[in-house]
This record gives sequence, C-alpha cells and structure tokens, in this order.
Amino acid sequence: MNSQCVIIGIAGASASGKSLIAKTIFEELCRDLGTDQIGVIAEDAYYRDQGHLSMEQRVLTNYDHPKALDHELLCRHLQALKTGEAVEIPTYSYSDHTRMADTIKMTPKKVIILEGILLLTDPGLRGLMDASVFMDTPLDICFMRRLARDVAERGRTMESVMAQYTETVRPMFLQFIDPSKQYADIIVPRGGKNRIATDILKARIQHLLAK
Ligand SMILES: Nc1ncnc2c1ncn2[C@@H]1O[C@H](COP(=O)(O)OP(=O)(O)O)[C@@H](O)[C@H]1O
Ligand SMILES: O=c1ccn([C@@H]2O[C@H](COP(=O)(O)O)[C@@H](O)[C@H]2O)c(=O)[nH]1
Repeated sequence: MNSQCVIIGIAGASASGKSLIAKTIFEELCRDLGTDQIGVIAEDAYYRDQGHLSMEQRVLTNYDHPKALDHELLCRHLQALKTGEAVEIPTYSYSDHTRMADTIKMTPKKVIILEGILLLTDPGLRGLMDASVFMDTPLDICFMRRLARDVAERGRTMESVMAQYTETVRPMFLQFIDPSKQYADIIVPRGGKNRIATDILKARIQHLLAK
C-alpha cells in the first residue's frame, strides 16, 4: 500500500524557531485535517542511545555532529509511515543525555512535519521530503534563545550552555548545518513567528494534499 503522506522537513540552527513554526503549522492544520492526520517528528528523538556510557562520558558527546543521530532509524520510520505502517518513536532525555525507556506510537498520517538541526545534511532524509525549509535566524539571536531555553527547560547551567556553544554547537553549525541551507526549498528569516512563511508552508501542504 502506498498511502498519501506529505513530509515537510524544517532544519536550521539550534533555537532558530524550528519547533515553534512546526507547532504552529501543526495546530493550524489540525483544524482542517483533524488531529489524527498530521504529526510532528523531532529529529532530537533519534539521538543515539547512550545508556551504556557514564554521565561523565555522555556530557563529552558532540550532539551537533551528524553521527550523534540515528538517521538510519528515522529514515526507516518515515518509509514505514509512507507505506501505511505505524512506528514506535523513541523518546530522549536532554538532562540524562540518553534515550528513555518509553516510545510513542505514531500511526500513518497525511502530513508529517519533521524538525531538526541536521535533517538537510542527510541525502536519504532529503529524498523523503516533499518540501524543505531552513530557519535562517541570526546566530546571536539563536544563542540568546538557547541560553534562556536550556536553563529554563533542559536542566542546564548558564556556564555549561556557554561552554557547549563554543566547543561544539557553533563550530558544527558552521561545518554542517549552515552549508545544508543549499538544499532548502524555502529559507525563513527571523524565527518561528514569521507569519508569511507559516502561511506559505500551510498553502504548499494543502496544495500537495490536493494533488
Ligand atoms: N520569532 C521569535 N520571536 C521570539 N521568540 C522566538 C521566535 N522564534 C522562536 N522563539 C523562541 O525561541 C526559543 C527557541 O525556539 P524553538 O522553536 O524551540 O527552537 P528550535 O526548535 O529551532 O531549537 C523558544 O523559546 C521559542 O519560543
Ligand atoms: O543530550 C543532548 C542532546 C542534544 N543537545 C543539543 O540539542 C540541540 C538540538 O536541539 P534543538 O531543539 O534544535 O535546540 C543541539 O544543538 C545539541 O547541542 C544537547 O545539548 N544534549
């Protein structure tokens, strides 16, 4: 069976507004399509399991390098959803830096919004997307938003956020994430509250669904 499944990929720097725009599109399209016909998948859910490592070793992982993510599993899950099969999406703890025991079942959807920093670096994932987006928020703004968010929501200290940003987040952005902008169909400036970009993406999804 080859069910209709429109996949939109949203990439960009950490704290560039990927989750916010994905959530906005999800909530607004749910009103037309129904909540069971649209889903959001975060690439972060596919960080590799590090249960075999000590906490001291886990904090040393470079979470902004493509090899930190299990893109193969994400590709398999998207292919399964496209062929009408349900999947068990992993869950990830940012404070424990590893997968949690629970998974979340996702049934096939008409629309899947994928969001994550490194999505557009992977040719396999790009090949599964019907449209791709890059959130082009200035890096200094992303850093300020990440600092506030990670201290408030991800159990970090200000010092640890600043050290990680200098050691891995910024260098990996320059090496992998920013160059992947070339693969985006749409480049969104400013962040997750860009109303016109949100409307354009919604219209494109509706157009793909009507085909
Ligand atoms: N245009 C914007 N104006 C103000 N705050 C924003 C904007 N876009 C995103 N944010 C905020 O910045 C933080 C990071 O956004 P988020 O969507 O979580 O980023 P990402 O998913 O790219 O890491 C969140 O607290 C979010 O509410
Ligand atoms: O254990 C972890 C896993 C990830 N990170 C950081 O998360 C961001 C990606 O998530 P966004 O929601 O796009 O910000 C990435 O930059 C990693 O550095 C982490 O710190 N610890």
